[in-house]
Amino acid sequence: APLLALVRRMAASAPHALFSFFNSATSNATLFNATAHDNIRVRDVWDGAPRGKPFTGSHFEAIGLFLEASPGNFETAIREAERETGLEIRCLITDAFLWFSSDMAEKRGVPWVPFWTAASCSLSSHVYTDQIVRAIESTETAKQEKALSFIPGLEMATTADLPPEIFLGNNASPLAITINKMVEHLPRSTAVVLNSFEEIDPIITKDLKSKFPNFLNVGPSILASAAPAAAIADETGCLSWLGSQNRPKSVVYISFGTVITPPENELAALCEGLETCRFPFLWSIKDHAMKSLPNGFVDRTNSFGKMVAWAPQQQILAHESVGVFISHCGWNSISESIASCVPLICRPFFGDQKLNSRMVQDSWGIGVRVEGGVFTKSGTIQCLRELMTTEKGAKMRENVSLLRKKAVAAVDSQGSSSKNVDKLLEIIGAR
Ligand SMILES: O=c1ccn([C@@H]2O[C@H](COP(=O)(O)OP(=O)(O)O[C@H]3O[C@H](CO)[C@@H](O)[C@H](O)[C@H]3O)[C@@H](O)[C@H]2O)c(=O)[nH]1
Repeated sequence: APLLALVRRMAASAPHALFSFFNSATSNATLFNATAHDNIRVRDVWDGAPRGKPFTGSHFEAIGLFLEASPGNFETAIREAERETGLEIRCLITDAFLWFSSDMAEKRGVPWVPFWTAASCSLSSHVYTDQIVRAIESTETAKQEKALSFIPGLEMATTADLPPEIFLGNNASPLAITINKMVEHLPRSTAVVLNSFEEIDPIITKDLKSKFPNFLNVGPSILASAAPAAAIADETGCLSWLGSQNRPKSVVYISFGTVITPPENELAALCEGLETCRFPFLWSIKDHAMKSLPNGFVDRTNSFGKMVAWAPQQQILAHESVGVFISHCGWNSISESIASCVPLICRPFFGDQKLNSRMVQDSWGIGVRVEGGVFTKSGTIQCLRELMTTEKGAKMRENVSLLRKKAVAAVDSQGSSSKNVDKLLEIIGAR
């Protein structure tokens, strides 16, 4: 979605250029129900799953199959697009994880522009992988936590905040291999583009600008959309439920993104915390997780809680009734929380999420991590009360409002992110 948001902005600014959006058919089907531009063509790429029967595996299995099918699936789709239009591809802007597209671009003699869908802090941690590995090797035991004091802007973080995928062991997962290949290929890019804004991490930005000739923050896409937000039907009744709440900033919104479900013991602890505090809550919870909730929880919390399998998150966060977001700290969720001035309670799981939560708490001051890193009844209660009822919570709310102001300024016509989009258009020859 953030990559498509960028393509939409570029397509609107460069109406004479043709943008082809290559993506799996399933993902395209969810993205392209809204307004398209005349100069964006939607192209389906095989996702690697066995054809002819519905795929029932996990997200990680899906990633593995997709990577096995790549780059052949992209090559086929690109050739097809070139044949149909009679035009040659002039630039490849790809998710940074698709490191093999740097070879595809090189073969065609066109620029490769990797797009990092997460924050600059996690990209920086990947760029510094070698130094991190050396720092860990210099500690007495590999398990010892080491401060990342040698990475500009990440001084408050430690190796415990990093995903294990950074370190390539003998049994490296497809995700670990992908990340490491990406790091290896990034220096061959013409520009590195991020769905973030310079002002959120000025020190990291300055450092990465010194490493990449064109390091371009162009987000946050949620505040920079070229198309007006489409009205939504509120099929699940979330917005009307929020509307029926009497007090502003009184509701706890809970979501762990598209991939994660917390383990059963943590779901139970979260439920106990919610039941004890009795703040109204709205929970986007996957169907299979509902089965793991404590007996009777739904009935006991009916009068102040609402649970749905999928929620219109952006509109929910933007609703005046929402006071706090319990999140896994995916970058899109954090951006959306900042865009709506909602402070966060963080329970990160994998990938960039721990480092993001470190920044939320210790750099940006817009939320807290749950005590000990996992949900317990007492830890959940403590965080909820702190954010909803104390001065400290009010300060986090103030901080997130200030950060939002900077984000809004960045996507303003003269802001840093807008200027970076112009620069990107020049680089790819669309201006
Ligand atoms: O009920 C729901 C649940 C989620 N969302 C949306 O789904 C997206 C979730 O994105 P994100 O918060 O980034 O979480 P993940 O889906 O888990 O994202 C993956 O990709 C991100 C980078 O793009 C990383 O930062 C994360 O760690 C990684 O898990 C957001 O736009 C939400 O608004 C909804 O609209 N409704």
